[in-house]
Amino acid sequence: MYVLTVKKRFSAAHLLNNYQGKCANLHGHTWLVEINVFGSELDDKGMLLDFGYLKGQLEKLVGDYDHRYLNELPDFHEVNPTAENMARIIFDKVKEFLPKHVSVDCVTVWESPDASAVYKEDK
Ligand SMILES: Nc1nc2c(c(=O)[nH]1)N=C([C@H](O)[C@H](O)COP(=O)(O)OP(=O)(O)OP(=O)(O)O)CN2
Ligand SMILES: [Zn+2]
Repeated sequence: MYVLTVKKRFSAAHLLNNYQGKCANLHGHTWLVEINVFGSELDDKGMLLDFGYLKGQLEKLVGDYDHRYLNELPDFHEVNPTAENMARIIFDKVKEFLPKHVSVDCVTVWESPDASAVYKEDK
């Protein structure tokens, strides 16, 4: 089994609804998104999947969030833009761009160097 990890940072603003505290006010973070994928078959180049492909796809995903006000984006119309919700939404999008021999293990979203949320599917 091989596990690949790629990461991408972006900046965006948000506020939390139904929240008592400072995060109910508009504020920003430099977010970090990490995706972990796995599989057992290597291609004739010795790769599970080219890092360039993975990074390119992740850049497209976070590009939709970069320098935006997250609450006004369709992904967060129904749910708060928390690290947990973002990790799950990105997990579902990653599944769509992976080839059949590669699976997504988890997505981690860091709101700051000290706080992150991981989304994994229940086994
Ligand atoms: N489980 C979660 N808790 C919180 C989330 C979240 O996404 N999931 N988000 C927030 C806010 O976005 C807030 O901006 C971050 O809160 P917090 O880390 O408490 O605040 P700071 O970044 O300012 O860090 P300090 O340690 O207070 O300096 C809140 N909770
Ligand atoms: Zn915040």
